[in-house]
Amino acid sequence: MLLAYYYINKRKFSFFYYVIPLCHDIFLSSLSLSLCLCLEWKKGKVNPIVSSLRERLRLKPMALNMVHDADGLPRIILTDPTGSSAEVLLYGGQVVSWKNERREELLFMSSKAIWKPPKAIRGGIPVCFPQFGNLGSLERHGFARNKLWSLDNDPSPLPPTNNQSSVDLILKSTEEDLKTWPRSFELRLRITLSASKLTLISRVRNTDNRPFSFTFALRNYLSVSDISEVRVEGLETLDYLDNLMHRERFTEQADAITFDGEVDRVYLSTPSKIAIIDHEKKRTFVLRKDGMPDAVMWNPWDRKAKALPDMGDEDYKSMLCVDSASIETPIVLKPFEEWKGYQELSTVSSSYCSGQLDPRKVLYGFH
Ligand SMILES: O=P(O)(O)OC[C@H]1O[C@H](O)[C@H](O)[C@@H](O)[C@@H]1O
Repeated sequence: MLLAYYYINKRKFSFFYYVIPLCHDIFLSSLSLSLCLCLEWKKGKVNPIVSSLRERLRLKPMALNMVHDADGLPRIILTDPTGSSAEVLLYGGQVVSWKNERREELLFMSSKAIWKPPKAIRGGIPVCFPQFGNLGSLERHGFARNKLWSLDNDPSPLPPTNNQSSVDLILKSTEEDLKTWPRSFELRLRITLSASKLTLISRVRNTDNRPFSFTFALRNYLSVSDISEVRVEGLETLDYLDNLMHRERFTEQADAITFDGEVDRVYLSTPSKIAIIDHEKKRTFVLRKDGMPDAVMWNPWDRKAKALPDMGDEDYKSMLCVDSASIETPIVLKPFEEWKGYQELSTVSSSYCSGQLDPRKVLYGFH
């Protein structure tokens, strides 16, 4: 068309003779194209074209890496470009492994863990919902850790994720749950792995027509080199309920918490950051949390470990549970309300064995 105008008008190749007619032609062509599309749409023919275009343009979600254990439990493997990884079971919605970029396991897993439903798996990060411990009529720590969760295809209002280092899970109340806990709910968990960090966003939505309340905990079984070499910072001067003393309330007197026997405490209204310093490994876990004001500390020590059928006699030496929890004040949800709890676990290397780590640096962010 450009050439035709040029030849027809030869030397009069000017704005009036060339550009205006060209624009006019483009305008007419677009108008007729839109008209055609409109007519086709009326006949119901455009939708497939548009949808196939949309299909082509849409970013395809990356397939989740899901495998099946020898016991048949579906397991999702999360990977991060740094080389760190995490493994999550649909059973219990439970993280069962978290390895750093050097492939070192950071979570404890009992040498005698029972990998068969309906037993809870002793290790990783079990979800305690809708009841923590024996604070109610349900089985200890509630039923969420003994149920088969599903992949959550609609995590809104959280934006969808499109990578292999994140997964969204959901547990909805079943007829069976309603018999023991007659409240309709949706429990969601987003697990995200990034360089030396594991983030868990928990959400509970009330899908019932009346309010309900619940207690909640993410039980973090941390792997430590030797429990007697571990020190926890960030809980000093706080009040705690001692489960070994009929939930009596005490105030923490120690500068930092160290371990030489069984411990089972609920620290109340804790700061959002807690440091778990492993002297021997020269590694510090940093637990950051929001929406879960309490923190549970649990180690069964030798006598109770021996009594637990799913725990090796010596296992207590290499573990410490420090949980993000909401226990003292149960969470109350009105119909359609949603509660959200955030937890981030990360590790930093420390040189405490040489007496040089200032835990306050870890706690107050100078790292
Ligand atoms: O054996 P589990 O059901 O996993 O519970 C392990 C422990 O968790 C809590 O901290 C309870 O206070 C303890 O009484 C219980 O022994």
